[in-house]
Amino acid sequence: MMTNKTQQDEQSEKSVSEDDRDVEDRFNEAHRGIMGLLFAAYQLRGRKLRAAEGSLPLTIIGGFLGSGKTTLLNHLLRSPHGRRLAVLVNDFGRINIDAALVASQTADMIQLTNGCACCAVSADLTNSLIEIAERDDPPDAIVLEASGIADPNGIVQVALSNPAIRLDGSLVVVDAETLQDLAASPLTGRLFRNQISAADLIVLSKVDLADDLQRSSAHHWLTAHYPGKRVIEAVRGDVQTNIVLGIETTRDPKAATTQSTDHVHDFESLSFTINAPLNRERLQAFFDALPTSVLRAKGVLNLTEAPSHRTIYQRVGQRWSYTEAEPWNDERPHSSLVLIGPAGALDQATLEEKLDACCADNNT
Ligand SMILES: Nc1nc2c(ncn2[C@@H]2O[C@H](COP(=O)(O)OP(=O)(O)OP(=O)(O)O)[C@@H](O)[C@H]2O)c(=O)[nH]1
Repeated sequence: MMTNKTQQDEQSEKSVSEDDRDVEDRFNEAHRGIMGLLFAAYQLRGRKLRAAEGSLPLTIIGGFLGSGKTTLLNHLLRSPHGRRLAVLVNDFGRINIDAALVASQTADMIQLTNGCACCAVSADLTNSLIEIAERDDPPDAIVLEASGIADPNGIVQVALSNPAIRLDGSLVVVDAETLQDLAASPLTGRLFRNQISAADLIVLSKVDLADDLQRSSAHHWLTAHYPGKRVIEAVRGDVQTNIVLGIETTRDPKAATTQSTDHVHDFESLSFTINAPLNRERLQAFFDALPTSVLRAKGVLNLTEAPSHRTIYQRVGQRWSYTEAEPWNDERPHSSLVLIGPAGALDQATLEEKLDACCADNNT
């Protein structure tokens, strides 16, 4: 005899499978944690770290995609703070530093006139940190901008396997405009909340864009979910340097490592390079037609309407902007665009075809 499933049956099936997933998640986390530490220990073998034990304070800047991490980092680099920082970023191309501050630049390092240096940390954070600790003249502090889909607990775990490093603290940048949507979405909610709980300090960004209601409900939500956590507001990353570099965490960072979860597989990032100049009107129609599930888009564009310089395109949620940037000078103009959305939601070939149709010389 066929029976209909009751709501209760469905709920209990669901909670069983969620429990299974939690167990699996925890197993994977533990496995990744152990493998990460073994790998770090292997890399450290025989290396001579010049920096003394615990002498390199590390500050982590975390926060969801597009929340304003790079903006805050740029503000920090431009502010006089008298410290020589080693800055580690995922997305080297977008570190947009005043030309006047740049002393020299190579493919993977920007040396600044104030003694700071920015390096790209791609796959191997352990090795980047070892290289810093091995320098003859180690920096005063390290600042790391996490990827927007990273869980900072995992980063802390890797960083602290290097004996020269101590965690000064981690801050999370939270976009006041998108907070409620990100917290409520089944795709982003868990990661978003993990990022906040991993942080010592919450920087509520873009308060200039949020209306009064969004702003007060953002504070209300943060206080209700993270009582006791310090929250400061920021406009374009204008947080005082002594706050960013003086978090002085009182939490036991090792205690947090068990909560780290890998969300990389929940999201997909597609990259495009287009050599022919793009027509701005057609491109805007392309952007308008993108699925609303696209969480982040950013690009350095070569537009027919502005052939001499780069145009930066930024999209976070439904808000977008074009900004004029540096001239192309000797570099051959081209466009690069990155779109980030839920895994499986975007199709590279279809989008490539649509982007080709945005080229000014394409009349199809
Ligand atoms: N109006 C306003 N815009 C901001 C503020 N902070 C950041 N933005 C803008 O938000 C967009 C994303 O900022 P980013 O600093 O690139 O964000 P991100 O967190 O580094 O982004 P990902 O690296 O892609 O995760 C850019 O267009 C910034 O100019 C702010 O306080 N006010």
